Amino acid sequence: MSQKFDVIVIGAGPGGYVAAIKSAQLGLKTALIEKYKGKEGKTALGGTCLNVGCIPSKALLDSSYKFHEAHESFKLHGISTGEVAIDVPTMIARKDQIVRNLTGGVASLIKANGVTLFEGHGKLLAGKKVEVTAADGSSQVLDTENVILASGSKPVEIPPAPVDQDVIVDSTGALDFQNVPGKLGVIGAGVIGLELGSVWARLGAEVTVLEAMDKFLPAVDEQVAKEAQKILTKQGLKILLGARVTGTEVKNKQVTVKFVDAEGEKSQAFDKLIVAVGRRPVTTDLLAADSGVTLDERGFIYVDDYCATSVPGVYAIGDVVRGAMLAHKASEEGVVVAERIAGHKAQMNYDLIPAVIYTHPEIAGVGKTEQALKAEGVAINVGVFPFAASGRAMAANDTAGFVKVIADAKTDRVLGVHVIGPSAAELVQQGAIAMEFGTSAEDLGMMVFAHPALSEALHEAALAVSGHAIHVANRKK
Ligand SMILES: NC(=O)c1ccc[n+]([C@@H]2O[C@H](COP(=O)([O-])OP(=O)(O)OC[C@H]3O[C@@H](n4cnc5c(N)ncnc54)[C@H](O)[C@@H]3O)[C@@H](O)[C@H]2O)c1
Repeated sequence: MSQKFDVIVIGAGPGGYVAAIKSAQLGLKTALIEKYKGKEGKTALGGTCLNVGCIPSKALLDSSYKFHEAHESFKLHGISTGEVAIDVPTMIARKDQIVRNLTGGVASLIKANGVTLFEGHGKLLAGKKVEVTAADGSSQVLDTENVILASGSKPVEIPPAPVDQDVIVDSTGALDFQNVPGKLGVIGAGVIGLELGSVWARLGAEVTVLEAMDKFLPAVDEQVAKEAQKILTKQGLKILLGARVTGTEVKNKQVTVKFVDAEGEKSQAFDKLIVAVGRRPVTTDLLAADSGVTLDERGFIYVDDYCATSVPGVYAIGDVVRGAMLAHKASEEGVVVAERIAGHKAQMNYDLIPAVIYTHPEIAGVGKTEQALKAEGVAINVGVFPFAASGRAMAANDTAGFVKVIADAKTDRVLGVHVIGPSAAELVQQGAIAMEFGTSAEDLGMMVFAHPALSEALHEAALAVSGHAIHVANRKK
């Protein structure tokens, strides 16, 4: 006899596992289906984010930054060391241990919340039935009232640079290099290209980033993107814009990359090449032909503003649907859908999803950029405060970048907070919290911020919106 659930979630990434936990907390009989096997060959929960994305990349970013600091900045503090060296396999093993701890933690949470885990491939059949096929090929069909599809995304592959996970790698392969490549090529100056390029550049690789577009980080506030390009270039990343890769040739563990830029055809040889040109939704063998769920023209599962698909009782969340491919967006969609299934009137605010690039300094933003607001014809006031004027940043020897607050010129309501600098992710979140409550720049300016703290830069940028910053000369209006 088939089992019957209230909710079945397909995919245990930050969208799916959160949706499953929330559903169970709301008293719904919940199942979670996952097929991914970790390095030890066992089912690993947490999806791309925990296994081969957000978390392992941050582990390597932190290790490589410590190496960089020991190498470059310790002497400034009067600290002398012997020769500083990096043991890459140890760094990778530490990263793997963090992944094991976190994926194991998710498994414990799933169990503690009474969610039934099915290990295998989930597929939506007609009539809201779900088929689970285990690794040994055996399958069963489960009955449910509701289904949440959370199958995630995978790296885009491009014909001129086929990934072999040896010389030409994707974002997963780039987390497992066993030594520092002498020359590293990166295709794509997006989030992944810049984060992974930074890791290996800090450890000594000569990194060249080939970006097809003429503009650097077009989705980021232009002033921030300009500063980021300047800082990252100074750090040694060679960023070639308007460079379209046309072919690659792998020979003797080296790859020659052919590309075209404004000057014509060129080629460059690398020891490793990372392909980071975006991600695409995973829907392979997810939907039976008669499931009733439809895809949009870009291959994402079609959903409405509340993540409902075209089939009543079937929802989809995270990277497999429209919107930013961000773990925190997926998780919140998971919570909202679980709440709606339980009969609550939940919704989420898609206008205030923070985005962060974990380079050093971090690049982060929430709300609208200056260029987007100008394009919409919205009159704005802008306040900027540089970390070079922050005592806390100076003490930490971390003064690159600034905080930027954008407010509506008529109402003073804050419409965007953009930061490049130390702890940008945390500072932008402070902006997001205030914006969620409809803050004005004046409101932020009237609050007391601890001194000395990096968040004073947010305070001062908010004051600068009306020309009243204290610790920097205000622009004449
Ligand atoms: N910190 C984070 O939040 C984080 C970290 C990693 C990934 N992600 C998400 O994962 C997704 C994928 O990241 P990503 O960096 O791969 O994609 P991306 O879309 O951020 O950047 C890809 C870049 O590759 C360029 N490109 C595409 N084809 C090219 C070609 N043939 N030659 C040269 N350049 C080319 C694009 O113009 C673009 O700038 C994104 O949606 C991102 O938001 C987020």
